[in-house]
Amino acid sequence: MYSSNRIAYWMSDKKLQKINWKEFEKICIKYNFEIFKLDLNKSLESQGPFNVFLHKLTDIIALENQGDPKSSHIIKAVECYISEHPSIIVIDPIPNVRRLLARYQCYSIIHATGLHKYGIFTPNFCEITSYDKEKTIQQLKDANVRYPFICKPLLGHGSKKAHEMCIIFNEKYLKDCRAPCVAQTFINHNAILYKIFVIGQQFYFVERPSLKNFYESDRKTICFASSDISRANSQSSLSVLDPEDISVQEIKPNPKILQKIAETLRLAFEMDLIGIDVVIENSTGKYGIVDVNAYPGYDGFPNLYDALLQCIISKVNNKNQITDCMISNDNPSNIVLNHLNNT
Ligand SMILES: Nc1ncnc2c1ncn2[C@@H]1O[C@H](COP(=O)(O)OP(=O)(O)OP(=O)(O)O)[C@@H](O)[C@H]1O
Ligand SMILES: O=P(O)(O)O[C@H]1[C@H](O)[C@@H](O)[C@H](OP(=O)(O)O)[C@@H](OP(=O)(O)O)[C@H]1O
Ligand SMILES: [Mg+2]
Repeated sequence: MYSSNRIAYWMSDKKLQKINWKEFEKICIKYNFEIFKLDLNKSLESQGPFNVFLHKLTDIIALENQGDPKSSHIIKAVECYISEHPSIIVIDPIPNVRRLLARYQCYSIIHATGLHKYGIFTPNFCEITSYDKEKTIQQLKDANVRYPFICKPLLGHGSKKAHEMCIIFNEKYLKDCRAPCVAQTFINHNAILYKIFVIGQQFYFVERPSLKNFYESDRKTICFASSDISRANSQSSLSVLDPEDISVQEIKPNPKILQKIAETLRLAFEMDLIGIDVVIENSTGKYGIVDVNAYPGYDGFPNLYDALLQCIISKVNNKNQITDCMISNDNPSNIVLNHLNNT
């Protein structure tokens, strides 16, 4: 049991409280898994061995990204330990989490999936790199980003700042773009958003409030914190539809399309714990992916911890099968051994 069923985890205390982690510990014990919180300030070697590492290190990765030496030291130590123990199952691999954190890269990955064949898209986007107005106009034009558009910070997790956004309605207020940032065409969707929560091969979706419809106009920039918009109990005035939009018929999501999105993005990001935010465009009925999050809140996911442990068990089993296979006849060194034995 010691080496094959030992889970190390690391999450912030805030996250652990939010998701009632004690419940998961109980389930692990029931299924004969030993589980412990890794101390990132101590030698990792002295806390091993373990065969699964489950984490939400996004805040520390974000700080590392901003040049914080302590965070950089922690992440390097974790990466070094993982590379010295390649049999550890990491949920999710740190390079893949890094890729997802960078919004521009994240949207580029979605764009490259070929999901457009199924009426699924990610709104046009580009990186705004400076406060030079002419340059910005050109960058928007090249990527076909239309007004209104949302400006999102480059880094998608890890601080309050990562969630401060604005909606820009015209060229006059381009100066409000907080460069560097990602600009993304605003998709009218009648203030309803669907959050798809993925745990390995399982997924679940919930409906949430979202931003109301907006149109190109001469109005001033609107700034908002994304955390005020799409939580289960959010009641932002930005989510209240204008009278002329109230009669727009609500389009119910097709679970098969949401499943296609969940399966495709899980493979594209090579991550098991993701949340995907989807809106249905009023004018086309197409599904727009506007955000992907690492290890989301899973608020409303039924039997969350059974699903999480099932995901871990299936990864452990897969790994064991691969290992068995490697020490079977297919392994070249064993072929040599067999050959020697037979002569
Ligand atoms: N392209 C878009 N068109 C229309 N509305 C959008 C678009 N992108 C984002 N939104 C709205 O803005 C909100 C915040 O955007 P986004 O999800 O990218 O921010 P975030 O900080 O990553 O949020 P989260 O806390 O969910 O990770 C969404 O919940 C949605 O209501
Ligand atoms: O579960 P949903 O509704 O998708 O919300 C997630 C947000 O999208 C993330 O941005 C939050 O992460 P950060 O606080 O690490 O940015 C993330 O925070 P958490 O780690 O505190 O759960 C979630 O709140
Ligand atoms: Mg996000």
